[in-house]
Amino acid sequence: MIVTQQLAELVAACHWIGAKGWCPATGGNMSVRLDGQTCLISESGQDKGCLEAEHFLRVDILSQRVDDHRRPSAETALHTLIYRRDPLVGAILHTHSVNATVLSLAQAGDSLVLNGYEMQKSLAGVHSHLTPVTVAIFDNDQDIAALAERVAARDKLEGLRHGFLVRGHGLYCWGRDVKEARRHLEGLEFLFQCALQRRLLEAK
Ligand SMILES: CSCCC(=O)C(=O)COP(=O)(O)O
Ligand SMILES: [Zn+2]
Repeated sequence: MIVTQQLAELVAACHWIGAKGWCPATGGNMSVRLDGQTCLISESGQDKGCLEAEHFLRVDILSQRVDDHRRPSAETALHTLIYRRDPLVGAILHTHSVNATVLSLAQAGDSLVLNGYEMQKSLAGVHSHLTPVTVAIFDNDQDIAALAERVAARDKLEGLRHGFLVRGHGLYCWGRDVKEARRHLEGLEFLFQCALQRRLLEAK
């Protein structure tokens, strides 16, 4: 029953993301954990703003095996990595917003630091606008397995929290359930917009 409810919430989140314009064309992918071994991941190539429950495929978290003639997301390896590294992650949202795409290109180096914003408190475990939030940035790669290896290596060193950016590509974020993943997505998107607007003002 809980799984059915989580899937219904994920479908609703996909429609909300679509309405926000954060998954244009066929961009983005979304998933929800079923148990310790399996998750449901969106079918590759679909318009993610129009997904329904039947567009999610059951994937083995360890082997990435799928019992279906359809293809799960081309970025499945990133979802399964995130589920493997933290058993408390219950849902993952990957989006292609303009702000995440532009900011990840404009920001030099491998991190974006957000500080001084009350909305940092939309992220689990952050209780003050003075607690800096560091969002890791990874260079994009068409080899998703290679990208997943870089993400795993950095996670081992620093511990990734809430989400990360892929340069010129988009945002991955997660939560213990769909509701929390959605809150993290909305909070991070708000913070990205603030960071970008500030840069534009300061450039004048
Ligand atoms: C124009 S979308 C390019 C692929 C991508 O980055 C993405 O998020 C969607 O891929 P999927 O296989 O999950 O549809
Ligand atoms: Zn993508």
